[in-house]
Amino acid sequence: MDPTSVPWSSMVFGLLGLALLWQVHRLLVRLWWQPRRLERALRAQGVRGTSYRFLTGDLKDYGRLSKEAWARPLPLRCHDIAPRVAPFVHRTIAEHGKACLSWFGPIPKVTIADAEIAKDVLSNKMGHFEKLNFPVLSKLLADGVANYEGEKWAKHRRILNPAFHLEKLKLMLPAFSACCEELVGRWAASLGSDGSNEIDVWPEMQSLTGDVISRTAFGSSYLEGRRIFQLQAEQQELFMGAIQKISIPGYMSLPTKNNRRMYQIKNEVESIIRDLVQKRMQAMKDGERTKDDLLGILLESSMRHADENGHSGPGMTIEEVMEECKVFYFAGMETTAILLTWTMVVLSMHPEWQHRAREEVLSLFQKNKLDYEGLSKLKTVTMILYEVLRLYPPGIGFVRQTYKEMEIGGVKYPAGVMIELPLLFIHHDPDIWGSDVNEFKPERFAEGISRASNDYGAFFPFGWGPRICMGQNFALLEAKIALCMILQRFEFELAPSYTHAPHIVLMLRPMHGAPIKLRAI
Ligand code: HEM
Repeated sequence: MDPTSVPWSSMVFGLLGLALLWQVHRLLVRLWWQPRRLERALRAQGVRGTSYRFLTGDLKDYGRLSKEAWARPLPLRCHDIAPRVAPFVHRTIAEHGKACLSWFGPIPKVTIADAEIAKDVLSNKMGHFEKLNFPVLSKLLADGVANYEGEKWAKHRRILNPAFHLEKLKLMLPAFSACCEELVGRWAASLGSDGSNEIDVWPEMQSLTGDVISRTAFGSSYLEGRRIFQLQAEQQELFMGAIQKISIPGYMSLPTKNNRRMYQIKNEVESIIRDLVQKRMQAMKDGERTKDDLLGILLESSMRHADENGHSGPGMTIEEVMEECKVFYFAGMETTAILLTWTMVVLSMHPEWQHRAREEVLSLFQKNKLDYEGLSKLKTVTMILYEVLRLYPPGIGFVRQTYKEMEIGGVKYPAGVMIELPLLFIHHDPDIWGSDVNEFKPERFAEGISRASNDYGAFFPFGWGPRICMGQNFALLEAKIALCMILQRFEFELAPSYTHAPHIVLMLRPMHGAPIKLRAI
């Protein structure tokens, strides 16, 4: 044996050994030393909560409690939904108080169920509380303004703003109305000889909001828009299924049937949108007037931005416009469908409010006719929508993370802490809303949002601060039009098969759908 080869091989093994030790060291830091260090720092400041358990943290308890709670439906007319929807957070707050620590695997999560502090976190303009980034979600479903941070986010938000301006939304009224007309027309045609029918309104509302986005985003290219809606809806369902298995390392890159379908959908959606955007850009270059739809307004605003900022601030690229179009579907479809579904469920549970809402609609509009002036006078309907958004907010909370030390509510949060703002619990807090917190009482909003509780601004279903929902006017207009048309034509009550089981798949869905019995009036 050549004696010089011995030191070489020892060196290689030595280096490999060192690399291995380095990896083990890094893992231990991430999974053991860092969680312990952060836990000590938080506990030293009086934050109470669960203790860190290696690797999984509280994930097992979270899964077990959710499974138990989701197995039991709630009694009809019970609006005390937080313990069923989010049993782990409910237990942690009950045991450790309104600012409490738990563990998302090795990551410390502080839940802050205090409206003032929550709004301080959401108001932070410097981006010190970042949104969580889910790379797979942004790759497959939508990236764009809802996911970006910093300058890039600010630019997109400026360009998108004009598209959601109330004056522009007014111009989209015929598009909103056409979709709602189609829905109530379909329902009317389905009624039996006794003038009634049972319909699961949950998929119906998903289809309605998908239709509305397709028509308002792409105007006359509405059919392509509808195809995008179907694909995005399928993508969302596949994604929700896959997310349950995300703890399996590399699961999203495995060539499973579901994963292959998701990438196929992503490519098809992008190719349809690219085509639509390119055609519209060409038409604009040829001097055609911009359509009054979201895509047209967005492209016009992007060009204006480029003109005003020259080389220092070009408008959006085609890829970026495409992402924003996907955001319209992702952010605007399910949220508003959930609002409309819970509104129909709750109005079925409380026929006295259904009656009051219908009286108001009939007094403001001629039979089956709507106009913008009348919509802006709807007081009872608005109060009802707010109360539904309070009790059943489509997004039940916000999550942010610190990337550097931040002091908030007297606590210094080190970098690397998740901050959860549990909107659902703030909306159901008797200290804020009173002992009747779990009752459906739209009259609490009779003098506006700020007078509805003893804490000005404890109601924020659309978020707060710089990242507040861009589409809130859009969503409320859509919900009002749909509700008015339904109330004008039908009376409704819960079907005997209805089970009251609100639960979470990213958002607050009805677990077993929402079968409702309609009767023509
Ligand atoms: C009832 C219906 C809706 C609810 C409850 C809702 C709720 C929210 C909330 C809570 C946020 C902030 C999320 C955070 O800060 O982490 C948000 C953001 C957003 N929403 Fe909505 N939304 C609704 C409808 C819509 C519609 C119809 C659209 C558009 C068509 C839309 C577009 C957006 C966008 C683009 C953002 C991101 C804004 C940013 O990050 O700057 N939303 N929404």
